[in-house]
Formats: sequence, structure tokens, C-alpha cells
Amino acid sequence: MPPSAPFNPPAADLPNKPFVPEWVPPPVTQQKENFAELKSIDLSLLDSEDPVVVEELIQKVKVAIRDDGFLFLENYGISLEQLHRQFALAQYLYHNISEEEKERLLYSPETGVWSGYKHPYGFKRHRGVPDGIEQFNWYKPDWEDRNRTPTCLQPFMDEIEEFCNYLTKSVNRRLLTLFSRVLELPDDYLWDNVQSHGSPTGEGYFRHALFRPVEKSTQEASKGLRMHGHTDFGLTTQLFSVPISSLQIWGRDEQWYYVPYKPGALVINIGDTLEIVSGGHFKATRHRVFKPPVDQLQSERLSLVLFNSSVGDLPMSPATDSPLIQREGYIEEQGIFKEYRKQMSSGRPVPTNRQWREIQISTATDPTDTISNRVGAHQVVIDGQVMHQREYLGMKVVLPV
Ligand SMILES: O=C(O)CCC(=O)C(=O)O
Ligand SMILES: [Fe+2]
Repeated sequence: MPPSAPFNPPAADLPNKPFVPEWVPPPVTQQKENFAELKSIDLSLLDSEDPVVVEELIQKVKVAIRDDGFLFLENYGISLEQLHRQFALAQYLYHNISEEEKERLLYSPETGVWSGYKHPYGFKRHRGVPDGIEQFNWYKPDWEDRNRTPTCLQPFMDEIEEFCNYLTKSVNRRLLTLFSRVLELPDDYLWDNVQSHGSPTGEGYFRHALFRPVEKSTQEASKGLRMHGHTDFGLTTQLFSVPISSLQIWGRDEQWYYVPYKPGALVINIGDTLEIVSGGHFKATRHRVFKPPVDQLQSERLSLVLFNSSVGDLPMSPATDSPLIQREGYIEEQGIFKEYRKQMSSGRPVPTNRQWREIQISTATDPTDTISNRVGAHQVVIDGQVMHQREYLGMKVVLPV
């Protein structure tokens, strides 16, 4: 395989582009917290001429997705400086978007997509309890029609679009090559058959998120949660490691761990679709967003995320051609794959990838929702532990709070 070309973005200093102040990473926490020890994958090794190096890489990926369902990716082709420019653009958005545009571009999650602007008052179109989270999400129609993106970002959409193209068409494609090889399938199996195409983010979406500090009343109502424990519903999620510690993952020892800051690294989440495609060999990453350590409580947290979605019309199903699955069978000890199997054996229809993502977006609840977040409503006690339990299209999703 030829070495992959590094990211080569459009120029930032064109005459039509206003000055964008630099993004300065805030200081990391000095608190002693539980941090996850995650395996880091050097993606450039995939281009190695030495088959032994490549084989070791595949084995490392195999272990990481089995043990943590989560990995750091380094040397994937985007420099720290190029990445900081993208954070600067996100920062610029939240400093310059007007109130009129927040209203005009307001999202409608009840339609099953997050497209547009999310106000900092919960995950519904109408304003609820303040949650301090603002987002802007680009889906296919938002890439195609500049009127659907904030005016202040329009001069920079060439850079943002190329960044997303690189993340999906280069980084995610190489990542899916690694995953295809773990499944012992042809290199482009997941890219050709499962990944959606047709815009910089396919049927998925790119997000600029800003988490602002919250009032005491919000923190009390949500018990410090900023986003519920969840798994992403798609194929893979590409997040960037950020200095404000808030993202947590659920360890095999059933405890939450903060994801440490590794400058420039990409954090990869495995989504529900990929758990099902892999017959349960890959575990969807259980994660949440929690309040940061005390010395970062008053800091703003920017997060850039690209959600890769699978082809919407396909029913969720395992890649039965995989020699790994044929040899070792399914792994259904827990999680969405187990639910999928139950759904199949009961004869009920399994959701398509699109139905699966849209039902979760349209019915999302807030961590501040003290009516839903109670045992007897959306919570259950299992083996003495409070879990969040929802049912979507007949499939039960049980996750740590
Ligand atoms: O901002 C983050 O670090 C994670 C956000 C997240 O998990 C999500 O939006 O699905
Ligand atoms: Fe997530």
C-alpha cells in the first residue's frame, strides 16, 4: 500500500479570510484522578514495507478493541498546528455567531438528526434546563448549502470541509482497513460495504461542541453528568484529545476513567453498528461526559467530533463472510450485539442503521431530567448498581449511569 498523503489544507491566509485568533490549549488538570491507560496506535505503521510491523499493528488493534473498545490514534497525517487551526475556527464560531443565526439555524432533534445549532438548554428544540452545551453539526445538506452554516464561518468552509474529507476519506478509511484486517476481510470491506459516502461526512456528521461551566443548580440536578453514559450508534467516532478532562470511559473493572490528554491524538470510539458488524468481537465504547476535576470546573471545553455513519438503508447485521467470525463464532456476552441476537431469534425486525440512529436522537433525554433519571423510570438496579435503561425499536440498551 502506498504511503498515505498527509493533510494539505487550503490556505488560511487568503485575502477574503478574516483574522482568526489562535486557540490556546487550557492547562491540564493537576488533580489526582483515575485516568484510563489507553493503547496508542501509530497509523503510519500501516504503510510499512515490513509485513511483520504491519501484522504487529493489526494484533495491537485487535487487543485494544477487545480490551477497551477505545483507542488513541497517532501519526495519522494531521499536524498539531493544523489541528489547532480547526479548534481556532470552532472558538471563532462561538465568539461570532449572532443571536439571529442561532435562531435561524436552530436544530430539530425530534426529526432524528442534530443538523444545525444546539442551544445550551438541553437536547430538544425547545429550551429546557440550562446544560451549558452548545454545538454546531454539519450533515450532508449543511455541506451542500452555505446558507445552512453560520455566516462567520463561511469564509473558512473550504478548510473545515477539507479537514472532514481527510478525516473520513483518509484517516477513517485506513482505520477501517485495520478493522477489516482484524476481521480477516479484504482491506476495503468495511469502507466499501458499511461506511456511508456522498458528502464530507457521508450520512454522518461533524460537530463543533463547546461545554461551558454550569450553575450549581444544573450540576446538582445532573449529579455532575454532562452527557449520559452511552455508546455512539454509528460505525466509528473520531474525537480529538482535549486538555479539559471530561470524557470518561467505562473500564472492564466497571469504573469510570477520564481519558487523558495526549496532544494531537485522535480518540476513536467504536459504535453500535461496528459491534454488530463484527459479531460482537469489537465492543461499542461505553463513555460519558462528566464534570472536569475541580481545577478545571470554570474552564470552557471545546471538542471537535466526527461521527462516521454506516449506510442508512442497511439493516444492522454481522459480516458473516468474516473468517474470524466463521472460526470463532459470535461473542454475545453483553451489549448491543446480544440484543441484536435476541431480536433476530424472536423474529422481530432488526432496525436499519438509519432507524437506529434516528430513534436515539429523537428521544434523547438530558442528564438534568430528574423525572426520567430515576429508578422506575429510565433507571434500573442491576447487581446493586444503578444503570440507565432505554428500549429502542424493541432493543434494550442498558448502560452505566
Ligand atoms: O465531547 C466529547 O468528548 C464526547 C462527546 C460524545 O460522546 C458524543 O457527542 O457522543
Ligand atoms: Fe459519544
